[in-house]
Amino acid sequence: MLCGHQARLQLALELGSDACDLPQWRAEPVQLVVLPTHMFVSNAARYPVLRKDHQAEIKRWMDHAVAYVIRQSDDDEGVDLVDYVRYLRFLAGTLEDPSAAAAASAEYRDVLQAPLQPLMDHLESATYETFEMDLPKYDHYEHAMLRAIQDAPQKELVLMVVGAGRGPLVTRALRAARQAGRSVRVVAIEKNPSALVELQLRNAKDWGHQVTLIRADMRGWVPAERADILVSELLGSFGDNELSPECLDAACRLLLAPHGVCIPQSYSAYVAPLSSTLLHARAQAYGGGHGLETPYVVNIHAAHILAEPQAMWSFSHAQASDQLLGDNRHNQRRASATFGIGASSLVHGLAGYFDAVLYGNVELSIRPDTHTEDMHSWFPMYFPIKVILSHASAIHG
Ligand SMILES: C[S@@+](CC[C@H](N)C(=O)[O-])C[C@H]1O[C@@H](n2cnc3c(N)ncnc32)[C@H](O)[C@@H]1O
Repeated sequence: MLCGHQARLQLALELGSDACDLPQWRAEPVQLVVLPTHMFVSNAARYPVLRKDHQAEIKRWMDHAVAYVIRQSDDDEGVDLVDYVRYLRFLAGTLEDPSAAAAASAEYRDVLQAPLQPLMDHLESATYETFEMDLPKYDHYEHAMLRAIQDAPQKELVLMVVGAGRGPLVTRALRAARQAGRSVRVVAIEKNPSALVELQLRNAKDWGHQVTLIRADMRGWVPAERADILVSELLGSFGDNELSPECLDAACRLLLAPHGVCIPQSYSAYVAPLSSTLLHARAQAYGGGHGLETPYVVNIHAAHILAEPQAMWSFSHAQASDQLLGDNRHNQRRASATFGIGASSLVHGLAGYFDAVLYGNVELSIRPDTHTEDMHSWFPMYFPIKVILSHASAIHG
């Protein structure tokens, strides 16, 4: 604080015998963790080892890019420090391998990214490729589509994928239809010309020309026949910060039959106060002086989430499509929440999350407490605040 959160200032943290769980320090730019030899106890073979709670804390630090210093305590003159180093190496060897999703996301830890703008920009092939690696997400979509197809009373169904990209949801829609043993006509709508070329290739190669491909803006195309099931993946990290709900509203109005089902059916946004000197300093350095006035998509790591996330607002696409208003006023939202946090915590902004009901009880979530296992398409959002709050006992989000 005194140094104005200088990005070049880094910390050495010396642990004491009492130190057990120090999440607030993982929100600080700690580079060195100092372990005095008196923290160690001797095992049966008289080698230095750590208590279970200290082991757990050191393992937590091992998931952060810090170096270790073993400091010889006054009473430990003459001990062989190599034994301590060997023990730390042994501890590092007992760490569990990260899941495939965590390993894939590791390089994005604490990297601030501007949210995608898939309406204004045409996404690149590499971006679609990254989306397509998230198999758990598409598994959930397939499950939701299967349930919706099974529940639909019509003999023949029209299923539209809006914003189809290079077609992962189309593949899953065809699989769900096959699995349900139902006759489903699949229509894919995409505005990006390069993605459409990929869709054409896949239609010829993998889908046996079964799919009707439409190059159009979903907000303006009027179909001859409306969809019984409308499927999209237009959510941002905070739910409504990319294409939903506006693009989807228009698609529901124009493309969905009055009895039709929209997947996702609804989604909600959540926030939690966060402490992170690193993220705040990075945001400040971003965007020519206005870096603290914009949200970022971040794989948040060097941060301390100070309270449970609380719900802010929801959007639902479950109502009959012709009841939707023609303008955007119905999408305005305001919310307020009170968080009780420790008096000594610094608040550097809010972490944002979302969850979504795809269909029935098939849901997706990036909330830390309910996160869909191994899904890595969406990192949380970081909303920096200009003035860091200190000595706060409660804040309003
Ligand atoms: C987040 S990507 C999802 C792509 C694909 N469903 C997937 O899972 O890989 C959203 C897609 O919607 C398309 N899109 C955005 N706005 C659109 C609009 N108004 N009409 C049609 N497509 C749109 C984008 O070009 C992009 O391909």
